[in-house]
Amino acid sequence: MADDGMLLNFSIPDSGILNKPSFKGGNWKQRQTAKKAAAHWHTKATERLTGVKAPKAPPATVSQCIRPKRLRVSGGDHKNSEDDGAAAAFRPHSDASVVKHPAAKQDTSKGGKQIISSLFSFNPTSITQAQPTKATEEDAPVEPSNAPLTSELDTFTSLGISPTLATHLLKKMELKAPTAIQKAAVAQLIKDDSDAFIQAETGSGKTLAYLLPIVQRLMELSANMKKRKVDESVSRDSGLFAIILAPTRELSKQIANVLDNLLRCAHWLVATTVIGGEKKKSEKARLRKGINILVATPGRLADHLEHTKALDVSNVRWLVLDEGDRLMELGFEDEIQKIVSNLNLRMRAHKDEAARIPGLPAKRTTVLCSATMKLDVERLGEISLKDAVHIRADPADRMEDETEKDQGFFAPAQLKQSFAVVAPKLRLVSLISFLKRAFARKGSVMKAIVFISCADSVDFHFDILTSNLEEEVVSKEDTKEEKDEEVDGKKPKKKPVVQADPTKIAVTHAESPSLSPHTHKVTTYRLHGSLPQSLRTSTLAQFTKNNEPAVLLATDVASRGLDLPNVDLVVEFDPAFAREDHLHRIGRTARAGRDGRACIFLMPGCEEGYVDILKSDRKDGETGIHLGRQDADEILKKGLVTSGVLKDKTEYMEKATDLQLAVERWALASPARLESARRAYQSHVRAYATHIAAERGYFDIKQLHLGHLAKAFALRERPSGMKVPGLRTGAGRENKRPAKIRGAATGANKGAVATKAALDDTKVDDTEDAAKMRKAVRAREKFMRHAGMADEFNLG
Ligand SMILES: Nc1ncnc2c1ncn2[C@@H]1O[C@H](COP(=O)(O)OP(=O)(O)OP(=O)(O)O)[C@@H](O)[C@H]1O
Repeated sequence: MADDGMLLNFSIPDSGILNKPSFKGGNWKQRQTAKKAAAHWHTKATERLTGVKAPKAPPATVSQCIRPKRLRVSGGDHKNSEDDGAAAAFRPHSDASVVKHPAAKQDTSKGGKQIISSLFSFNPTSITQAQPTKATEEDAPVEPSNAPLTSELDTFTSLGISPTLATHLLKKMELKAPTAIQKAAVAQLIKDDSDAFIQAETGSGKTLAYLLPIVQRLMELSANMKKRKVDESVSRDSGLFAIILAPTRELSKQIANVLDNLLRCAHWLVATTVIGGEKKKSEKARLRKGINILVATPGRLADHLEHTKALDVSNVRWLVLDEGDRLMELGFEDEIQKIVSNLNLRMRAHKDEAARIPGLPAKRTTVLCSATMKLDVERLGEISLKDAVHIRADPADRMEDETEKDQGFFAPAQLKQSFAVVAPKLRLVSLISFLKRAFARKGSVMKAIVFISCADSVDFHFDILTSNLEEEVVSKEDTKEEKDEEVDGKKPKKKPVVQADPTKIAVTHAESPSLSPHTHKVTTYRLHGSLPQSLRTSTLAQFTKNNEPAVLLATDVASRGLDLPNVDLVVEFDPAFAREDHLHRIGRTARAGRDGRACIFLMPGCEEGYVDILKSDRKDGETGIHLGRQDADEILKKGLVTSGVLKDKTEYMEKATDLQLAVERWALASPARLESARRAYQSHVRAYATHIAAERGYFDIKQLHLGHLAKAFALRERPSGMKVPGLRTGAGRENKRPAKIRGAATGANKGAVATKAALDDTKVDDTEDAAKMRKAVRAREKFMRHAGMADEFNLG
């Protein structure tokens, strides 16, 4: 971010950067002519440098130039000073109210102009009509699609799980019955050594679907050894039998936790993780002590296979590739290829030795888990699987053709989805209102996740939500009062100190005054890939442990596989870059048969077409049953008019405007805050350009109203004044990528070019070659996008 951040701050002083020469010698007339010529040259040169045309006549005030009706804002107050300002400002769809703010002086010197426009004027109107939702549709009970099975016949023991393990599942892990995917996978993997491809929706219990058969088989192995008295039983020295690969450290840790819980009933089996983030020396020491099951990230495992002699993989009989599509997207193909070849080689070399463990299968079973069955997963299958059995929750589900393959991933049936149509200017106030409303009653929503496209934007929204915006306003007014009091000879009261800088990165959670009602407090958390690993881990742990209402602002780092308990609501404040990511995000709620709600914010216009994607989320094709719609006005009324009764029609507009002004004042309070808002805005715009080509029709950057959007980042400048440079993938991230990705990151610039080329591709002739080129550019762009995003994930 550093490079672009500097560009953002780049400003030309009013006086210009070119020194005017002094003129000596010649007669008066000659000196005047020379001065005029130099002045002309100076103006032109400054225009070229700044890109701003010099005004012909002395400039009128901004207000004179733009609109007759305006609201004058002074200091922390926003009282109108001309005509019926308040009414004009809050009048819906009236002329824009534009003023020159006193603070604009300071900023104009930096090359930008400050504009305070009304929130409710010139907003784009929705292109679709709100359909009234029938109460019956809303309340109609829906059979959960990922819940544990309810038939008495469907028990863990009926699948071949031993009574010891089944009792442990029931008594210690409170799991009574298997889910549909567990039923299918456990039955298959216990009886058969064929490779398998497990595909099931989010929150359906895939982790236990592959862990249970492995633990069961190892417990059987141990029992067999005891019976035959070959050895006492399986112990940590007996060998490494299973490896589970996951794309990120967070996921690996989560899998390791579930495994640890399972192994409490088979304490002689030992599991560990090698996922990086700690010294390799300590990982080596653990491997040397001996282990039976290993959870690893591919990079770290490949490294140990090469350099750690103590890691003997000749007995590995189960290899699981979890989140297969993500493993491929993050570019782990080479590592996985290496790992598979290494396992094959060592297994063949030590075939006879393995015979000393009776009951150890002759061949290795490889299990690939993925939500989708796309081309890259097929490729992973080619690398790792042989004659694999396809395991799905519902055996009746068949994927007939290519098109269906892409569509074979659905949201849980019980998940209630809605969309909010919100104009760009209203986005920030609408988000705050939406969350305020969600947390208004204790217990209605305990935990929510808000997905935001990039790390900078997460930081900015975290600061806004954890600031006391009301205090911000009060303290400014108080400063004035304090001065008055001093003049009267009275001692000023002690006022609360307002923090004027963005929150330190080490702070990842804080109370949210603007979301907390009087009855209880709401805590806001943040999570993104630019946070150090230890902080990410502790933040997730704290969010998980918190039994009070809490909201997590996160990038897609929290979208895959994470199992955070009691998440009732997912808000996609920025839509996902691809449908799959959207399904993973909303899948953080409505897990294992529980209820859940998800809402996506869309802007009026082409984004509304995304509703078609939301409709395709349902497997049964019963579109629209749970697809509620809300408009910004409704969100603001419900969230901001807490009495529930509107005094007049514009009351909510007044409150929204107050809120917006408070947020803008917050940003103006310090250069660091303003910088953070600008950075967030800039990264957001860049991230917007990285939607996959197939969905770019819905998220067309050319349709994005940059000026209106700036308001949602508390900015009063026009974007042109901010000098937003060219698009770049992987926006908002510091250049702290792992070495493997750093190479690719050089290509992130190429990715930017690719993105730009792809955006401009409407200009390309529609010949076959042009089509091929576009395809190649998009494929590369996709890769680079993921490379740029790689630091969102902690790669081992
Ligand atoms: N048989 C079961 N009964 C009740 N709850 C279960 C059962 N199996 C798993 N769960 C719970 O369901 C939740 C989701 O499990 P898991 O994380 O394995 O889902 P997943 O299918 O891997 O989801 P994702 O695709 O999002 O990664 C976990 O909290 C887990 O404890």
